[in-house]
Amino acid sequence: MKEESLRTLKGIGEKTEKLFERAGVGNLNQLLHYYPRDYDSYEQTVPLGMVRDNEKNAVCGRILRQPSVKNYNHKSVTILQLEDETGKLQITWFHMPFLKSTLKRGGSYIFRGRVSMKNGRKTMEHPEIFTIAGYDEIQGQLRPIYPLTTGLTNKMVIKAVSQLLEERSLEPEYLPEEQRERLRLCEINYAIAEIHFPSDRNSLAEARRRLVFDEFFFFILALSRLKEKTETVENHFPMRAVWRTEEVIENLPYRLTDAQMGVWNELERDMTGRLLMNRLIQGDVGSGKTILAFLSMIMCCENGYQSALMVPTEVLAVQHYESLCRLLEENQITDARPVLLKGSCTQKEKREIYEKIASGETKMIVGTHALIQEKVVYRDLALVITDEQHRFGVRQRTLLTEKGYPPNVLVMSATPIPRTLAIILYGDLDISVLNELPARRLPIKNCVVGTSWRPNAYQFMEREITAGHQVYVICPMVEENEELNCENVMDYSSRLRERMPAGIRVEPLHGQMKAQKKNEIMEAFAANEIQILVSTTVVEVGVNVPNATVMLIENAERFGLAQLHQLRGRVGRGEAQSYCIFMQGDEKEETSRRLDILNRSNDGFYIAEEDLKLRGPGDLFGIRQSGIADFQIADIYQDADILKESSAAVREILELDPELKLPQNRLLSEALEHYLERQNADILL
Ligand SMILES: Nc1ncnc2c1ncn2[C@@H]1O[C@H](COP(=O)(O)OP(=O)(O)OP(=O)(O)O)[C@@H](O)[C@H]1O
Repeated sequence: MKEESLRTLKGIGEKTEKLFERAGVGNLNQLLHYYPRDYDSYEQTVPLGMVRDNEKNAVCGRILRQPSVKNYNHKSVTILQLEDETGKLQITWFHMPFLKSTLKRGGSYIFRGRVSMKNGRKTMEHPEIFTIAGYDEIQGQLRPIYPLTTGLTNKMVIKAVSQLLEERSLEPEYLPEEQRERLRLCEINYAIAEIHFPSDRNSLAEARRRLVFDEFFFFILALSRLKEKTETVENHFPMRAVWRTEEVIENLPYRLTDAQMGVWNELERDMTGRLLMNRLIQGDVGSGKTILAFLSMIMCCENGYQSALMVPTEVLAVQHYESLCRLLEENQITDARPVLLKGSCTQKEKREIYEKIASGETKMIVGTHALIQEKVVYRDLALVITDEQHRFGVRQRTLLTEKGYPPNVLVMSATPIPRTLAIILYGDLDISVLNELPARRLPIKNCVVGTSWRPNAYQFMEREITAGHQVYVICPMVEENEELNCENVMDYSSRLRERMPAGIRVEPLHGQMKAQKKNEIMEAFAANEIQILVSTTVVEVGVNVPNATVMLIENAERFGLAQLHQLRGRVGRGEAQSYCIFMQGDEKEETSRRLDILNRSNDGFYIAEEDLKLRGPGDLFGIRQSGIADFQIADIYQDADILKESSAAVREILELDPELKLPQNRLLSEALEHYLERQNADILL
């Protein structure tokens, strides 16, 4: 079943298949592991007089009058008045005029949706509709809510998954029975079925525990094998420490922090050593990791070797390439001839770059995943630098070095995790920590505010722009989505453009734009031709525009704290005072408490710890906090205990059967293969 197409399911044609593909679901196996991001419980109905504002309510009532349909701003709105003995409620839908004839006057129905005050009147917007009997059937159930992309609805996913679970035989149980029982883990097929459609909260918790265990288990299993393969590999690129790097450090407009100096010494020692370097630099946002990457590249170049810096997005590739070129120019290093290789280069450009790489003319290559395509043949590639989510596995290393020796590897991470966990998760890497921020930085000033404060925020933004600075605004969505009540980049940027004086240029940025367009916008922002960038979280990783001093995050409740911390790290990168405004779109006490953690501290480690304390182990489906590896359901902070259990279980199995050749581990070995395939085959092995 693993690779079977979604089209083998009833009701999925070419169009729907494409929608699923955009959400990363390309075959049945991926669908099976497309877990809900949350659950909805169909609660008891409440009397109309008792509906709660800003929350989802299920209400049962009689329709007073035939619904009316009106047109506002090209939107058709269907309006309905509902009543029961305790009160009345207005209900509205957009773009659903047909409801006028479906919902009959005098009929009783159940409506379920969010209630808020609109023009002084309690209004339920865009609710689901049920007959009384229909609601009876599902009341009390936990219904999955899947992560969606534009066009893909929750109903579509539910339909596809339930068909799949009903009709196909699933996975064989691969964990040895004895181990499973000892660890009190439920059976795998039960876990998969229950994670999609839980019978109740207990079985959901049980299912989740098993799947979290498995995610960690396979990750660590793959890692352990990788470790064996790379731990003692000889370094075929003998290097000397060079004076050029000392000069570059001297010429920097700032002094390296002691932490940066310490890590730089470690890197020098590694690269001049007998064994291959495999090192992780862990440093909070803005701690200055990039310069260490550049220094390492310069050291390789001076020793006559190539180095490659691989980053997750084109925007970042362009940014790094430009600052690398600047650094080389300032220091008159002319023999490096760096190139920028990105997916959006034309064929001709790519060919020229490939030639420069293959001939050894260029010594420094910056790019996205295009760097590891088979067509790229390197010449003495001695160092590869990447981020934690795109760590190199053996297969990737082989791809990189088809005609050479394996390179030194340097991994950069801004995820703050305690050392005990880091040792498990980065088992194959030596770890360096940058635990100090550059000295002249002023701590970012934060505030958590409600949406009524928005006009003040805009005034403040204007003031900062007048003083020559720039602003990021972050929205959770790209376009309007009527099911989700939150801000989107497209509408927001048009509104803001109207609101701001003519001299202030406002532009949107999001992941669905063409790479070329994204680069243009980022470049214009970096050059202060754009003053306000309204963006999704695409700016989250690594973007560096030190002149930006304000970040306004809309619907801050929709992001994990670690993610918010990463986002906030885009400001406070220069010497000017910076500010971060967390705009809370709901009025929940719990959200305020979470956001207050960010308000109090700018320290990634502290934030991760406090967040965990606040959420506690009972919170099964909080927003996932870390982007480490590709954990779909597991959260390294919250599930730290399971992580340790998985690690111990792997150790136990491998001690007895390091190659997974014993009959009791046959299914496990196969499952490991599938895991690697699912992870795109190249994350680790
Ligand atoms: N020692 C230092 N003193 C002053 N400024 C520094 C120092 N080191 C780096 N910087 C500057 O700080 C800014 C942030 O550095 P850098 O981009 O390397 O951060 P980072 O660690 O990669 O952070 P992130 O994970 O957020 O991308 C850059 O503008 C850089 O030039």
